Amino acid sequence: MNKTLSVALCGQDLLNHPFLNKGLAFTPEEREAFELHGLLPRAVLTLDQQVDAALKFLDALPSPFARHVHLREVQDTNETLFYALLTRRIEAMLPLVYTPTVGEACQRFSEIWQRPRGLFLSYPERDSMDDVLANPAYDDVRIIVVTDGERILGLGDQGAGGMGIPIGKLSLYTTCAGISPDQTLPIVLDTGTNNQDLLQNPAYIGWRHERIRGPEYDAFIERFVTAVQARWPHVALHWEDFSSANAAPILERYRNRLCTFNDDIQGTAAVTTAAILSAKAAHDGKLKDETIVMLGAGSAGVGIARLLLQVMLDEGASEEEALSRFYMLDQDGLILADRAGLSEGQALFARRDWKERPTDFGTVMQESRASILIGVSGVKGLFTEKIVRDMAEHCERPIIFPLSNPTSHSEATPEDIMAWSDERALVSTGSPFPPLDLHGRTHRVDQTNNAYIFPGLGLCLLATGATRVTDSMFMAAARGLASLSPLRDNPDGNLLPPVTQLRRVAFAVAEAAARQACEDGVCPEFSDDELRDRIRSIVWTPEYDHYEKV
Ligand SMILES: NC(=O)C1=CN([C@@H]2O[C@H](COP(=O)(O)OP(=O)(O)OC[C@H]3O[C@@H](n4cnc5c(N)ncnc54)[C@H](O)[C@@H]3O)[C@@H](O)[C@H]2O)C=CC1
Ligand SMILES: CC(=O)C(=O)O
Ligand SMILES: [Mg+2]
Repeated sequence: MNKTLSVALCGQDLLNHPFLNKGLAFTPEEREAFELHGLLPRAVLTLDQQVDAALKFLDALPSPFARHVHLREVQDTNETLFYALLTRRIEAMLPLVYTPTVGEACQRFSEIWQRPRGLFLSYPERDSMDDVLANPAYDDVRIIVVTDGERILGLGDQGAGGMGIPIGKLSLYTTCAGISPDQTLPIVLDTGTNNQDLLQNPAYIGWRHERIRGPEYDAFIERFVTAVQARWPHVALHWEDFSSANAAPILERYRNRLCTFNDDIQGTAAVTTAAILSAKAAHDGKLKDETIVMLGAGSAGVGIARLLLQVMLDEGASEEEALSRFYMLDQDGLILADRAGLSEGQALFARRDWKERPTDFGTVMQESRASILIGVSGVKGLFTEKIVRDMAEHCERPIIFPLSNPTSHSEATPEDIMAWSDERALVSTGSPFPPLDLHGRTHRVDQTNNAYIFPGLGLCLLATGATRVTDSMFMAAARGLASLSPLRDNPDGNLLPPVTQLRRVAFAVAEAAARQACEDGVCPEFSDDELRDRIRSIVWTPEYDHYEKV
């Protein structure tokens, strides 16, 4: 037993409360005190026994999707059991609650929605937003993940079904960083959808309307942020899976107003930078000597490029030298400075020196002689055999990261990249892939996913009470993660620690980012010991408390 908790609910109300429910683990004394006799079968199980039974049931289910649906049922009925499962079997559970399966869950969210979890704030009901947030059930909320569902992984517009993503992200905050589930709140801003399949689906759970745009959309976002700030002045607000047209502008508008960050832009940048720093450190190289092709110029592409640019500047390169190392492409080819309609981030990386040459990916790869290739296009198969073979011809250890999610949208499989590069490439993907057989040895495929960053960053924000999230906190998080790279001690090691170590990773990221937050003056000054204590004191573990009647 963990500790004793005073509980006011009893009977069915207690069993229907996912954070308090223990199912068959209520003791005989608790069954007596809380009027549970007759509502539960007679057996009393331990949490361990419940975990074993749930694992057996999950194993027997026919598909990852079926397992996802069952896990969500467990989450909605008994959160302690859900997190015990995730914590003890993280490697098996992560692909079920997160990428890739969460992608299918979002696509089929209208089929699987059963119980309320989180908030659907829809545009037509915008006048009641304050009242909805005022519900006392949300008094303890410290961290919010919000999406409008327009760019869910590489799967495009999923409308209100995008809710699967905030739910999944927040379950990682709890599993990896120990943030108590009752301090988390997933939110969908339902501003309509342009997904015709959803609009024509009679069972669609969201607002059946094309997406609102322009001033109406901006005013809705403003209303949301104002309502959030009024309700929880110290909340950490995490933006997820917005379209590139909205993601960066929203971040710029609010980053100096409250404690907020965009995970696709900043979290992705930090994990990718960590993986690349690990590769460079192992070979005593400097990033400023590399040439980087970024395939995809949206939230993730621009975010990653900006942080890598900062690494080069920190290494002593001039801005001009550093920028000359980047080639950024989108679906229309290489981004050139004279192209109309560039975002601020794209304009920074746009090439001025690419005259009268084709701008397609193949030509850019050949002429740039890139040594680092990062895929954040959301499009399957763009890293072709020719692209990889050409790269491996001029580069001893090409760094090739197909980071698009879910698995089915990866720019290439690790197996193909290794075959085409004579097993010389340093490969890392966004979604999980099976291990490789390299030189007769099994080699784990690194998952360069922002899940290595945001849980620790959230822990840092809660522990320090930081009022803002600075770019240098993400750089510190990246360096903190890189310091755990297995490649430091073993030349055949991986770039990143395995997902089984995500809790250790979250603590390291939290400490590094928290130290930087102190340095940046966005939180009070704390000693290293104080920071460690504050971080550790937050952690919630999935164990049953003993209940006594209020
Ligand atoms: N591994 C990770 O942690 C993360 C992975 N991602 C993945 O990265 C992908 C992109 O995410 P965002 O940047 O947020 O999306 P976005 O929509 O902001 O940007 C996508 C970019 O890809 C470009 N693109 C589309 N088709 C292309 C083609 N055929 N060739 C070259 N470029 C093409 C688009 O023009 C756009 O610039 C998604 O699949 C997402 O799942 C995103 C965030 C984190
Ligand atoms: C991992 C993530 O945030 C994405 O694919 O959008
Ligand atoms: Mg995302």
